[in-house]
Amino acid sequence: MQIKRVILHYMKLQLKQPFTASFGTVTDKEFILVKIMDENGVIGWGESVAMVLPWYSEETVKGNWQMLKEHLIPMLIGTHLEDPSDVSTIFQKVRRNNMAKSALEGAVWDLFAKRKGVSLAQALGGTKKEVEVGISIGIEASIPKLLDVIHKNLDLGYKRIKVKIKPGWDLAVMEAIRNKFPNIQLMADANSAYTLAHSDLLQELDRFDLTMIEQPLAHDDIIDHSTLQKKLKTPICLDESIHSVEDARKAIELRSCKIINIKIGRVGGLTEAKRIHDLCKKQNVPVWCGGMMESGIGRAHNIAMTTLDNFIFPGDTAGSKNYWEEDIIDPEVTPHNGVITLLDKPGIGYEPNYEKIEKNSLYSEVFHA
Ligand SMILES: O=C(O)CCC(=O)c1ccccc1C(=O)O
Ligand SMILES: [Mg+2]
Repeated sequence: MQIKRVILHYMKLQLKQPFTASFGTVTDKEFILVKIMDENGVIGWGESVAMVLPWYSEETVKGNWQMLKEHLIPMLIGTHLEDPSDVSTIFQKVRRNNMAKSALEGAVWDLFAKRKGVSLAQALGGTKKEVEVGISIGIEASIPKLLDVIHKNLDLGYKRIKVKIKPGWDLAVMEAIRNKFPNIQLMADANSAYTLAHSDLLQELDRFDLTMIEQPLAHDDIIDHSTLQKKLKTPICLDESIHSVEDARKAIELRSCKIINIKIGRVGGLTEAKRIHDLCKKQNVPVWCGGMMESGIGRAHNIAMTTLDNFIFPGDTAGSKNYWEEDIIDPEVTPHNGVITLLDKPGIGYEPNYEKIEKNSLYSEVFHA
């Protein structure tokens, strides 16, 4: 197979409500959609999860655009591919830029599955026919407001509640949640807002029976997390620190975490995501699929990946309606009672809606072989 044509769309979708984490507030979602075509006219879709500001990782939407245009697209276009995993080999000599690589690689996986006439989940070796999902809830204006948002989402059937924490929005918040909802599956995500100096405070979180605490310490750390994990009963889950299967191997060896959040974009694509999944399975480390507030395209990739059997905890892949008035795929992603049923169709399964893509695209660029 050969990629003959690549189209990039610079997209902007308004979030239904602003989302706040320890790193800041996001009100609109800008992202790159990637559409590719092979020599037979088969089409594949991918999405970059880089953010406008480099708050979560060093990558940005415009940085990804430049990286795709100047480097990655020229390396891929016209190159003979046997298998989607060839893409990560081709991109190996480019350091990092994982979200940019993943946007293109994900489109190749979709296209490859469509050529074979199988779903992306099947192409990846996933076995589940449905996946459980939870929801990630941002920092709210007040505790009563947060409790209200949690209540609404439990009513919608989400299987697990994740709340964002930061210094000053932590113990009292978790206490209030546990008082009101003693039995829910609950976790906290700090997005690197703490240091080892907060060890005593973080130890107090053990009282709330959290499924895990996600990335409490620095975004590039696996040493201090190892020190902290020894002091905590609550399992640590690493998000920001894991960019590759090698990072995962080292974190497991150092016992820096007991759980890993796999994000396709952060690790450079589905091939590397699957490698991390497989390593963790061998080491008895459960994983789950995080989210980057993806549009329907990225959401569909997450759903397919979550069908691999070591995705043990519900993912952050909430329904389209949690984020957008209108998603850009048909049908929209709609969990029922916190469960998403896989579509039995080739590739990502969900159909990109061209009209809605055009409407929300600020500009586009076409690349030919
Ligand atoms: O709903 C989602 O897609 C997940 C939201 C979320 O938690 C998040 C959103 C943007 C950047 C990082 C994170 C995170 O998981 O840390
Ligand atoms: Mg996180």
